[in-house]
Amino acid sequence: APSTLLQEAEQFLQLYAKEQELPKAAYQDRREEIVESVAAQGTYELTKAELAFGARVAWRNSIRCIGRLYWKSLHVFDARQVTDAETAFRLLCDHLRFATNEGNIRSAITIFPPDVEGRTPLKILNHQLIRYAGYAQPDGSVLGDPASASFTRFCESLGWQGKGTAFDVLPLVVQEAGRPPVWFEWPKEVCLEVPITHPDQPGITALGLKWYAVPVIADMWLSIGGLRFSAAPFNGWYMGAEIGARNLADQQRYNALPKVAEAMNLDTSRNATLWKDRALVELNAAVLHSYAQAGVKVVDHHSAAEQHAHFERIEQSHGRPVNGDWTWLIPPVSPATTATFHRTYNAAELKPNFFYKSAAEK
Ligand code: HEM
Ligand SMILES: N=C(Nc1cccc(CNC[C@@H]2CCCN2)c1)c1cccs1
Repeated sequence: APSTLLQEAEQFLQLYAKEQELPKAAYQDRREEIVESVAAQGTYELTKAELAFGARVAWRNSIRCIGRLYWKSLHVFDARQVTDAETAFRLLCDHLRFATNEGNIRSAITIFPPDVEGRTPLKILNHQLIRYAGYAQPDGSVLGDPASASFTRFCESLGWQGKGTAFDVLPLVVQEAGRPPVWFEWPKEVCLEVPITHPDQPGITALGLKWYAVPVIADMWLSIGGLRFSAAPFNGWYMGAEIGARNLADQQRYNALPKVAEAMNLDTSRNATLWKDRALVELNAAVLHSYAQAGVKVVDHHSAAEQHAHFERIEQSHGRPVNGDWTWLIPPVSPATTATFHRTYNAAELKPNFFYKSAAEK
């Protein structure tokens, strides 16, 4: 049965008190405070320490995430007093500057006010803060990222106009409760990008591919202690395979493999030449090479899996269950050559955590 706000609040306080070793008296006092607030106002406010702990544990509980080893080092920006679009834009520019850190990427989250009686004070409508536009063409093809085609049309309906290249960065779109959505163009200096080059295949460099440095997920909601933070964008750094094996490789994304194969003079007449596999590996090598050249932090899928194995050992040593979603923890390149492939995981969903929004909640 769904638990009440008070039940979730008490459960979270017990987790917080245990892991942060809160003295019994402090726990009792805080519990009393929460009970009175929920009784009087139907909600309560997390302390800054509870908010930060909750966001970090939400990451630790994200069973599809291979990067969880660093869950304690998440930087938490408390924007719970911010309800206007302009201030939100300014703070999100600050978040991007802090996270980018000239390539030495730092994991961070900015947490805007929680929902009140089912209403979100400030909404972010982007999937990711930085993402490329997709322009549907008359012949049915898409110039840019096909995954962004509908959001691009939405931005254009608000009056935004892109340059029309395959790598136009979309604007931030935010919406104050009860008001129309507004868009903001990101200043260039908060949008670090990486040109994709290959160390010894000039044909791949000649394709003129690129990708952005910092992935910031903006369309999931954060659950802490029964509270719902619908706007809580978070960033880490990329695992190279996300870019090289999905974003640039998927047929329904940039579909670069045939072009990479041609650049490598591969025999693409038959599957059995494994031309797609050879092109895939070289594209992923190019991504890792390019990010290293640009001094932008990225992790290869082998190292990421080893880091997750280290995370698993630490969790076990603390007597915590190691939950995971195997289908997402294995990388899309050479999965069976990485550590996560050769073990099983319990796909339990604990709270605090991050969740998808339904279509209605977007
Ligand atoms: C620090 C470096 C990080 C790396 C390398 C990393 C890596 C990944 C990768 C590769 C995925 C699968 C994404 C996909 O296949 O589309 C993922 C999923 C996820 N990560 Fe991480 N991550 C990192 C940090 C973070 C942080 C800071 C958070 C939140 C505070 C986070 C929360 C999540 C969540 C919620 C998912 C599942 C998303 C979904 O279900 O669509 N990760 N991560
Ligand atoms: N490296 C990252 N990758 C990542 C993490 C969570 C979610 C996503 C986007 N996943 C959605 C896509 C689209 C379908 C399958 N994957 C990427 C991070 C993004 C934000 C923090 S870490």
